[in-house]
Amino acid sequence: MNTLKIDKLTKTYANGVKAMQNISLEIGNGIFGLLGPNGAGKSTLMRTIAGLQQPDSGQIIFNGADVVAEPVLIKQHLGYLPQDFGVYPKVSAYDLLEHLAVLKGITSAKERKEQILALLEKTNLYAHRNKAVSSYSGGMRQRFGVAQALLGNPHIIIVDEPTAGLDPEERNRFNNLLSEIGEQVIIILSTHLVEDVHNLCTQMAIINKGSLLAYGEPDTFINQLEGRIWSQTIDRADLPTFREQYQVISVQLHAGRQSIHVYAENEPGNGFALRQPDLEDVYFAQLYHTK
Ligand SMILES: Nc1ncnc2c1ncn2[C@@H]1O[C@H](COP(=O)(O)OP(=O)(O)OP(=O)(O)O)[C@@H](O)[C@H]1O
Repeated sequence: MNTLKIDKLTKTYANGVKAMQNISLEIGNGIFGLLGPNGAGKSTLMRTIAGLQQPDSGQIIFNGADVVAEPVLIKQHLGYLPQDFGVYPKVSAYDLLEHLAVLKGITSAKERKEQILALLEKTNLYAHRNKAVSSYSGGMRQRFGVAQALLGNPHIIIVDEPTAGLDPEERNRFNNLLSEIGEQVIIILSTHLVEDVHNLCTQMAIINKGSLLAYGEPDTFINQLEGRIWSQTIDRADLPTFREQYQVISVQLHAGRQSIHVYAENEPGNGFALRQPDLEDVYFAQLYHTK
């Protein structure tokens, strides 16, 4: 079992933005979901874990080793799939993996070949191994991203919004791949997609404005909202009035009309019906429900 212990991390950028404020988490094997709106601080946290930037204060202990003091101790065991993988050169997937494997320090040519072929198989790219990565579809590029992240058999894998821009079938395929890998290692998945977190993650955290709002099991959060989420469909013009009277946590379009979800510990009356909470309600309640 791998363990990652994050203790009281803080980071304020030179422009005054507080991107991490006292973040503490404990993460074990499995897929850990990191949810938060744009600018919440997800990428800052992940880059810090990956040893690509230093926090102002706080500790990161990976399998007992202090990786803020010595980032190399996590880099050896880390696979990273950044939000934007950057340039896709006109070289074949096989050759690019070979190049990256050398950079990762896999010195034996035989071992490189075995790993690369196994990873191409695993990510379903074997048949396309001799095609240029630049000619790949979005889904294939993301799976290539996973293949390169898995080089060197990492114990911790960080993936930053991996399914952005993928169609539903590609996203499904990608998620299945992550879920298969997640049994043996720590995967930290940053995403805007609440549904992906519900489908994939055993543990999750919600962060906003650099602060940790909640952290635990998705189903536990959902159970805590049982009996407290109410909904109804309203006319658009009435929304401001509802916002004044209730703790509106989300507004969604439903068949062209607006469906609102409100948080209330007692039955609000006025046409509201109790609804079975889902993880999206958890997310919005954490972000917008004033406790
Ligand atoms: N190098 C930097 N210098 C100054 N401010 C920064 C820097 N990097 C990020 N920020 C700011 O810090 C905050 C957190 O950014 P971060 O990229 O960590 O958020 P995020 O949750 O990953 O957002 P997104 O989902 O948009 O990638 C934002 O307000 C961002 O503008």
